[in-house]
Amino acid sequence: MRATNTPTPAIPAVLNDPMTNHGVAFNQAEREALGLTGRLPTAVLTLEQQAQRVYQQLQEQGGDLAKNVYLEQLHDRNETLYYRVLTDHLAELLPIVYDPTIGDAIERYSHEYRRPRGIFLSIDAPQDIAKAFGTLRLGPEDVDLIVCSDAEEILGIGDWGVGGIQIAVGKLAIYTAAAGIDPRRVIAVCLDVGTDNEGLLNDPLYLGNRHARVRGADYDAFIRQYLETTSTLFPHALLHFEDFGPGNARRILETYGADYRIFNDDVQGTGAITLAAVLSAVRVTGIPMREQKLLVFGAGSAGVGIADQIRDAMVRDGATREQATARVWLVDKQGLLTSDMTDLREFQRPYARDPGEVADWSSGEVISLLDAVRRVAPTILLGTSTAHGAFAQEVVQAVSEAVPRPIILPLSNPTSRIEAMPADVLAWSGGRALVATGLPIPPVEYAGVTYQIGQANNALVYPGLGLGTILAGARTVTGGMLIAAAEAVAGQVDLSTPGASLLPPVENLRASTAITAVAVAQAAAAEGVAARRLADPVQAVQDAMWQPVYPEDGA
Ligand SMILES: NC(=O)C1=CN([C@@H]2O[C@H](COP(=O)(O)OP(=O)(O)OC[C@H]3O[C@@H](n4cnc5c(N)ncnc54)[C@H](O)[C@@H]3O)[C@@H](O)[C@H]2O)C=CC1
Ligand SMILES: CC(=O)C(=O)O
Ligand SMILES: [Mg+2]
Repeated sequence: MRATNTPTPAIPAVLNDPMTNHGVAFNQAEREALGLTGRLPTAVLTLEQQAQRVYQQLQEQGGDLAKNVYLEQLHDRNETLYYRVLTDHLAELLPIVYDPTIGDAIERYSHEYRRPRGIFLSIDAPQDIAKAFGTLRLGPEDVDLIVCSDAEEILGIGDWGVGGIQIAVGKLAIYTAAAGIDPRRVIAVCLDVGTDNEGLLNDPLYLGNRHARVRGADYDAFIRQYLETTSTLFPHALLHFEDFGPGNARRILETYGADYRIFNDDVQGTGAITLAAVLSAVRVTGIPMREQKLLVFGAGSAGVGIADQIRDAMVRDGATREQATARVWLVDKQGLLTSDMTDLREFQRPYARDPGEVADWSSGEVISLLDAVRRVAPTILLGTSTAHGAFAQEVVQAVSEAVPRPIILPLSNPTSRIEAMPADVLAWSGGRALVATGLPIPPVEYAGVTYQIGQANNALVYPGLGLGTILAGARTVTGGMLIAAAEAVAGQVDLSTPGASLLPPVENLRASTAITAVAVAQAAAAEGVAARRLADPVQAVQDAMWQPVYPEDGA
């Protein structure tokens, strides 16, 4: 029964809206105007003082997941304060709000759940897509960016169903902290198509659709409807796709990439940041790009996305497309991929080897990573397999025996999936390997040299790519824009000291992102896809960056 006449000390609406809430930073006049008289402790603090308190409270949390949950609660309470703290401590907090802690938050989503953030679209109610976006009351000019995930392949931890909303939330937080994308103009979306994760299906607290993943025609129709609806409602929005499974990520991009402003981060963003690391490393090795030999271990969305961009870079350096393609080898669960295999994915086919060419390569049942390394002698060994420890000592030693300065990139996330730790790679290669990882890793000391480990995580490139695309009003994200982003990142690296990082430090992410955004906007104009030509792109990027400050009028 509903109680009547109960005095409900309801929280005033302005304190409940994270975009308008300034908490105890509301001054007396604002408190008066907003009907908050007597509803806040008497003192008025500055944003800096609030940020200091938050940072103190954060240090008191017991562990990284607790810090993530604490920060998400702040995110839901006061968005300006959240971004202030995140921006001020970006290098320290990136691993908390994003990779790798975000993986734990996603696994724990239904249990740690406090309140919803984003839009949840169910494959069982495709007719509600427009209605769900309608609840936001945003017009066609109001949205710059939508990040969606169907959560089939979250980082390297697999299918996490509805918890995948948090990867969209985390990616957006970095867009704002690094590129100043206005948090009022973005939407996180969960495409809840079910899950094949039986642990979730049998968890009474699971918050998503309690059935297996829907595939085939119904899935495809749902994606098509999502694209049609979002691009009709928000015609200027960049549609970012994150952590789809290998059967869908690439297929969606290829089917719709020419007609919609789609960006697949795992394919294109990862390709661009890894190309940036390789461009830096090539400056150290002295072996021209066109002569590199790339061995990919884990030929999924990320691995082949990277292979494509490195192949294209070889072509730009003078190789024919055929020559460049022949300098790439893919190893997956079946061993080295050969063209006679019946279970190849379409996007793997261009790189599958002729079985005659490799007939005597196998030392066992399949051509293993080690077999392939011994025969190919790759100059670049890339790990995007989710197979922890796969770059074992004998693999790293075999690469290092054949090549003076091998480029070794164990990129799988989170930490529990990484193919090798940089300290081991450096020790096993006698300090000769040029290493970057997908995760933040502290510097490694080896034989008197301090090695800074570059973070080849797409977070170092997608914020700038997104900002440049949005500012230019680019119709699509082109190959030229991806190359421009990679070159802009690589161009910021100083390799003059031994052990220097292959990528810019995360501490400089905001400045680095601005440089990338300028290059991308210019590339969009040069490629003929920009709706806007920016007279002064450097200033335009600075002007576009949202800052975490309270408006002076208190609005
Ligand atoms: N550093 C970065 O920015 C990024 C890193 N990644 C990481 O790359 C990894 C793969 O991600 P996606 O490509 O999106 O996944 P995916 O599922 O598309 O690809 C993974 C591939 O690895 C293969 N694989 C799995 N176990 C293997 C094993 N034991 N031996 C050989 N191959 C094996 C799978 O068959 C599949 O082809 C994940 O750990 C992810 O976190 C992904 C995107 C960005
Ligand atoms: C970084 C990222 O996008 C991934 O690991 O999937
Ligand atoms: Mg991803």
